[in-house]
Amino acid sequence: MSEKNEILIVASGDLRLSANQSCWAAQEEMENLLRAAIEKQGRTVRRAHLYDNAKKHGFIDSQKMGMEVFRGIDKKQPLIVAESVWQYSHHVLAGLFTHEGPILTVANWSGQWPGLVGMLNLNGCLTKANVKYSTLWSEDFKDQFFAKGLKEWIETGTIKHDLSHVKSNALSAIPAEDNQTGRAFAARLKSDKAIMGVFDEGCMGMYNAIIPDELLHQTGIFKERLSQSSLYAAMRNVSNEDARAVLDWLFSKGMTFNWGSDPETELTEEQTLEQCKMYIAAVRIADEFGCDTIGIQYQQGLKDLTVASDLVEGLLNNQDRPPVFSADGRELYPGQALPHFNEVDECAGLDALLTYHLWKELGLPGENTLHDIRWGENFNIAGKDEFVWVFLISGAAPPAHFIGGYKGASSDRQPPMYFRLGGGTLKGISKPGYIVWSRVYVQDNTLHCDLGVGEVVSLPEEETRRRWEGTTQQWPIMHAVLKGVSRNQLMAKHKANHIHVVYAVDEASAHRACRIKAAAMSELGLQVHFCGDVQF
Ligand SMILES: C[C@H](O)[C@@H](O)[C@@H](O)C(=O)CO
Repeated sequence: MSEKNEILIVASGDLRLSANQSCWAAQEEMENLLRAAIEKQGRTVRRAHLYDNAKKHGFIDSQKMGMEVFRGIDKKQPLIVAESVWQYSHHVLAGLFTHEGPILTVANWSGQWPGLVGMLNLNGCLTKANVKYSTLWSEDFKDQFFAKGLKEWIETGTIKHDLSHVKSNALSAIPAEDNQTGRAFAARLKSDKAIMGVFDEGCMGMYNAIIPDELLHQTGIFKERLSQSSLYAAMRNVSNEDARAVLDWLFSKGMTFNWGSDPETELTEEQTLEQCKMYIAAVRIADEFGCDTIGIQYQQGLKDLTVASDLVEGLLNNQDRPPVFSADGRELYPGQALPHFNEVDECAGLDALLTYHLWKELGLPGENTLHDIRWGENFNIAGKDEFVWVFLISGAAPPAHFIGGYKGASSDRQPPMYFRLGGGTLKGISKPGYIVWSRVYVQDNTLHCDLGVGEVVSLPEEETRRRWEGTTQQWPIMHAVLKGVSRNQLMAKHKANHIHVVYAVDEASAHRACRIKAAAMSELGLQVHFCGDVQF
């Protein structure tokens, strides 16, 4: 029987034992702070599942375990999902789906592990699943913002955040010419139709990243369901010479590969060459099926067979990339990027495809990518305190985004706790400039898109290093300032772990392109929400 005063805590984790073990200490520390904060407000706390001595961690590490845990829970009790690590949302989604008491998702404001990323993914999943929840985050669980939010949740079962930065009905205010440009482009896309190649749908429990076919079809995009087994088979048909030619091309562009000799912990030349084979195989399959965009899941399945897909993904997203030829000698997608959506995040795939072609039509650089919303802190820029986000993705961004392009790009071994078989990243520091940011998501069984304007800033070398050391230094980084959107506003509104970014050429072109992109998204049938300062 549950006590009247009691709040339950559950913690969803990774599927990979190594990740759960490495991250457990941070989770324990966070839960202790959270527990103290709750007790301070006169409530008691009980973990709904215990530390497992054999596994050496206390996370829910599968859907099966999650269902088991929730079978033992009083459905009406208030429940907190506490996250300080990257987690697979489907571990707890089933239980939360039928939970009747108030639900709160909480993450610690730390970059050490992707806990904020994990919580944002869960929020996106709960939103898509139409499960009511509230959400909070804190650096030390003693701050005013957190204490106030927690009190509100305990007393009322819900939290109202400040969303005054969101303008959901502003499309009618944009200039007629921008509206016309965006709509004409999207009408063509919709009528011509496009193919989204999905190499094994559903990555790491990211239910939010799957667009139901019925919704996607209305945009003119149709899925081609591809298998990572075919990708692996096709890799075996790529010759060593062809793989070597890709690597030579990258060397000729000045890219660095941080190779060592121990494949268990270091990147090796063999791993990179295998990635070059994957790059060629992916382009050949995309061509065979006529794909306009592709996504490779990698996690589940491919991770047990071969090296990471990240180098491949970053190259595909870059217009200037190593040429790939078909068996009969045709160059495939010559002079073009083949937009790739990391972790088969189909919401990002839709965005990537639309943005790449729209930007080209507008005469702007089309390379775009998603990043994780990993963390962030204030930094003084030209005498002004700005909140600078750490946008970081687990392996690849297009070299066109980096300071120095390919010369500024390097490949580091993926961390062994996530990527046992290694493979390198495509890493660099994103160049300063204006960007349009966005996120497509599913809410109320409808496609939505949040979008706004941002600026990538240049930080001193030691600050970049500090931010990398405080997160994952093998991964590409972007120092982003979002215009007119505070840290808490983004966290409260965002419905995904990922955020999409594309450069404009200056501030005015970023605002114009943002308006046109909104009109295009609207023409495809998405509900558009301008966030922050977008000039009309
Ligand atoms: C390696 C990790 O699992 C990452 O894939 C994770 O942090 C993400 O990037 C989630 O978007």
